[in-house]
Order: sequence, then structure tokens, then C-alpha cells
Amino acid sequence: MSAIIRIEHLTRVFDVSKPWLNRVIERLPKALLTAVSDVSFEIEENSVYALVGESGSGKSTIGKIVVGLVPPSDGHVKIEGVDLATETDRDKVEAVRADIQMIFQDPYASLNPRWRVREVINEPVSAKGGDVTGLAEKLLEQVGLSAKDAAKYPHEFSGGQRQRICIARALASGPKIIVCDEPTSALDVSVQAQVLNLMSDLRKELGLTYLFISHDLTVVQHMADKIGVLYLGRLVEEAPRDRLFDAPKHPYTQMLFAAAPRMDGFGREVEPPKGEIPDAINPPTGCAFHPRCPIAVDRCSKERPEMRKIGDTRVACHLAE
Ligand SMILES: Nc1ncnc2c1ncn2[C@@H]1O[C@H](COP(=O)(O)OP(=O)(O)OP(=O)(O)O)[C@@H](O)[C@H]1O
Repeated sequence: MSAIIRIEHLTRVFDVSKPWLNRVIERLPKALLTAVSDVSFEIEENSVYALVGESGSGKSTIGKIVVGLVPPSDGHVKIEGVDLATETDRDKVEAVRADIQMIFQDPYASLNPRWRVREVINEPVSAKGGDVTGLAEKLLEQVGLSAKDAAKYPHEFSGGQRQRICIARALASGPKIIVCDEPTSALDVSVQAQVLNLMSDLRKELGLTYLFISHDLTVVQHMADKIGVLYLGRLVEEAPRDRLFDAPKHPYTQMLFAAAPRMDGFGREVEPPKGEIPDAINPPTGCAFHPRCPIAVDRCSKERPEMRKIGDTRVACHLAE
């Protein structure tokens, strides 16, 4: 297997300063928020790579950078070897853009209510002058709906059915990669499993690669081949799924997994990870996790741990073994 996506030293900084006049009056400095900081990882073709982490850890920002919705401040995203931010050959860029699509969390906000489902699904292809004869009907059947649904409007469908329509739309241009940003978190639990199973089946059938963004570890355990754990914009641990679930090495991953409901059907009381998430505008020195870390030592507040390899895990912690 080879890497279809290579993310190298990716950084994204947002200027969250107050307006200029307020800053002058209140004597405030510029406020820069580093949402993603020096993140590097690769995704193998035809695999599922999940990004997990608490709210605000930078998961969605990475997803948006990968599909080209947000430009990086620094670093590179190479898809099939092409860096979309710097590539000058427009044909190459267009070809790679068609190979990558995104599914969002909210299937209600993602569909234009004034368009019939046929137009919604066909749009990525028709906008480029492509042939859409029978396309929406074929895709609707592929995602478990009926060809007749093409004539209906989005409001005539339930949440799970709408997400199926979003999946059909994402498939219209024949992509190789789909970035899935919390694709089932807005759905009823009973419907979540059906949509996840559909996504798994489609991946196998069509040889797709997923970058799967979720804060739900149960969903991640079901879907992912490899998992990257983000904390305050940095990748702190990466490992194959079973390795990460069996033996998480970073204290943050351990804390996150301790808080997750169990998959054995005997769910237990869920305790959220302890401590406050620090301010991303003024992150802690050294390891950003050290103020919440139960095993932190002096060095952790002074020196930022580099990512290092231990077996098939990569971990950024001075103390992990
Ligand atoms: N356009 C933006 N302008 C300013 N700050 C932003 C912008 N987009 C994201 N951020 C900030 O960047 C950080 C990372 O946000 P991001 O949405 O990537 O995190 P996340 O892990 O996906 O969280 P969630 O699960 O809540 O969506 C947060 O502090 C967020 O407030």
C-alpha cells in the first residue's frame, strides 16, 4: 500500500484579534490562535485514518485544509503527490480536486432546500459540464434509497436519509478520497450504525480512502484502520486502531479512552477527561498537556516532546514507553 495523502508539518493560524480600533483603545495585542501546529501524517490508499480529540483540537481545520476549503499557514498537504497550494498545473489541480470530497456533520445544512435531490447530487458533475444521465438515480440506489427519490426535495427526508443523499452527492464525481467530518454525530443513535455500515460497504466496494473526523471513540473503533490523536492542534499519538485501543501510550490518549463508553454493551458511567482545555491563543509551554497530565515532571513544562516511534506507535511524550 502507498500513501495517497501526505501531510507534512501542517500549521494553521487564525487571527482572532479584536477590530483594530478596539485594540488601540483597549491597548490589546494581536491575538493569534494556532488551530493546527506542525502536524505530519500519511494516509494509505484504501484505508480509514481517524482523527480524534476533544472539541477545538483542530480536527475539522485539518479536514478543511485537506479538501482545500482553508489554506494552510505553513506546511504541505500532498494528495496523490500533488500539493494543491503550490501546484501551478491547473489540469493536475482539477483532477486531484475531483478525487477528493467532503461529508459534513449536519445533513440539514449541507443540502440546498430549493433544489430537487437530482440537482443536489448531480451538481458536482453538471457544474463541470459532465454527463449526468441517470447519475443521481444510480447513486441513490447505491446509498440505499430509491431512484424515484431523485424528484423529491431534501425536506421530505429524515436525517439519516439526508446523510445518504450527502454521501451520494460526494460520490457523484467518482472520488478516491472522502473527508468525513463527524458524519453521524447529528443522527439518532439507531440510524448512526446504518450510515456507518453503508460508508464501510461503499469503501470496500469503491476502493475509497477516508479521513474520518470524530470525537466518538466507539464510532472510530468501528471504522478506523489507523488513528491520530490531536491535542490543542498537535498530533500527540498515532497508532493502528487495535494497538491504540489496547495500549494507548500518551497520558492524554489514556485519559480520553478512560472517558469513553465501552463497546461491550455494558456501558458504564462516562467521566469526561479531567481538567480544563487550555487557551489555544496562549498555550502552555513545553508539552501543552502538562497542566492536565497526571504523570508530568519538571521537564514536561519546559521542553516540547518531539514525535518518536515506539514499535508501530508514534508518540509525543517524554515519558511514554
Ligand atoms: N475560521 C476560524 N477563525 C478563528 N478560529 C477558528 C476558525 N476555525 C477554527 N477556529 C479555532 O481553531 C480551533 C480548532 O477548531 P476545529 O474546529 O478545527 O476543532 P475541532 O477539533 O474540529 O473541534 P469541534 O469538534 O468542536 O469541531 C478552535 O479553537 C476554533 O475555535
